[in-house]
Amino acid sequence: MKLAMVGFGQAGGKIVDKFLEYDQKHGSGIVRDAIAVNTAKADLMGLQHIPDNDQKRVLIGQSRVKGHGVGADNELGAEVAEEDIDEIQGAIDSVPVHEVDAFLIVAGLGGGTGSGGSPVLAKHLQHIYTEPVYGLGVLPGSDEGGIYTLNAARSFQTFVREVDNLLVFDNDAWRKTGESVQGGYDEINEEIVTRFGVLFGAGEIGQGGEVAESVVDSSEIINTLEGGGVSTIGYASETVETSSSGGGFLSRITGGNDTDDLDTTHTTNRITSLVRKAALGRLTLPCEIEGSERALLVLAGPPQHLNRKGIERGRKWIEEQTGSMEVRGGDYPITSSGRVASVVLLSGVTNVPRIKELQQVAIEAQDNIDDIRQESEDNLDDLINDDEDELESLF
Ligand SMILES: Nc1nc2c(ncn2[C@@H]2O[C@H](COP(=O)(O)OP(=O)(O)OP(=O)(O)O)[C@@H](O)[C@H]2O)c(=O)[nH]1
Repeated sequence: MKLAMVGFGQAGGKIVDKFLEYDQKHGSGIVRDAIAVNTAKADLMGLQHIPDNDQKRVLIGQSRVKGHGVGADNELGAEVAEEDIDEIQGAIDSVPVHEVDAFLIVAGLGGGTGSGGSPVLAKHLQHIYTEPVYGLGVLPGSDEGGIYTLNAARSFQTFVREVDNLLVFDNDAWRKTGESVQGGYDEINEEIVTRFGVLFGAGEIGQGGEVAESVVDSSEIINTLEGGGVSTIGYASETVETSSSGGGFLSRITGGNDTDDLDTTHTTNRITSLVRKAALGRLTLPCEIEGSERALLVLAGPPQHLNRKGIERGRKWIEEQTGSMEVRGGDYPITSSGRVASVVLLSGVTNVPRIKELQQVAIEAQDNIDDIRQESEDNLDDLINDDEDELESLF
């Protein structure tokens, strides 16, 4: 599946940069074009793979914030995006939109620029283009503080409304203790691009790729995401023997040539176990999978390690677990890979305790901010005015 990616804000830019790196490394061809938009000049300068020119790195809000970012004020982020939407559109004009299957806007929802700007851009793109517009929204860690949570809760609500589907990644679920923030983000970003890379890469097979038993087409990804709402992704992988000479691992250790059946059983069992691990393990947004509206299962890896039976069983198992009758499945053969990976996209999830918790903390933060603002206005009033109001201000 070919995407036009827009990284909005620092996190968005870094993740899109990482997608380009992934694409170059794996030759997956999913990033047809990439643009970074930011209010902070330094963040744009720190990117490595997005071409360094005004068409691909767009600095907005210069008259308002002079290239220094919006300082986690997402209302300002939204205003600036609206004011400078023509500059962003100028960059989008350089994208060969007729060659892309969809737009993907990537942003951290806890800050100001990406959090406020992404929903504005999504609305704009929906208005102009017929291609689907997806969001990849990153939720902040719960230790980042009230203002980030409040930003994320407000942006999440708006972003979901403006995109065709919001794919969510929760930093909180992926936080590792004892790591520097930067080192932690590098690893997390790696996790993000691996999951989304396998998913979107699946729909890109065909140009010089392997002939799959039941290949996943980009239309299957689009149909799974169609209908809107929120999505999450599960992933699990296992190293496999890559030798393609005759039988597989089992036939070698048993020394026989007539163990094809055993091999098939082994391959099938591995696939079903990987599907369970992916769906029941850590999701990009942890949630209850029961009640998911639609799902897509992708099995990636060397073709001799993929089989229709395993995928069919995995697909049926997801149907049982989610209660959905709209579960698609297919394979993504990658001859050179030393791993078999299972990606489960769950679309239209609604039982997400993390979002309810985020909203609760956000409401508390909002009330607290209002109280403190009111209190400090009263206190300042007390400080600058004399008790009897005998003094008069100058003008
Ligand atoms: N996964 C991931 N999350 C990040 C990364 N950098 C920041 N974040 C998250 O994204 C949120 C928003 O941060 P930024 O992207 O820096 O904010 P911004 O959109 O540039 O907005 P301002 O800096 O306020 O102008 C943070 O609260 C973090 O939760 C990153 O490299 N990877």
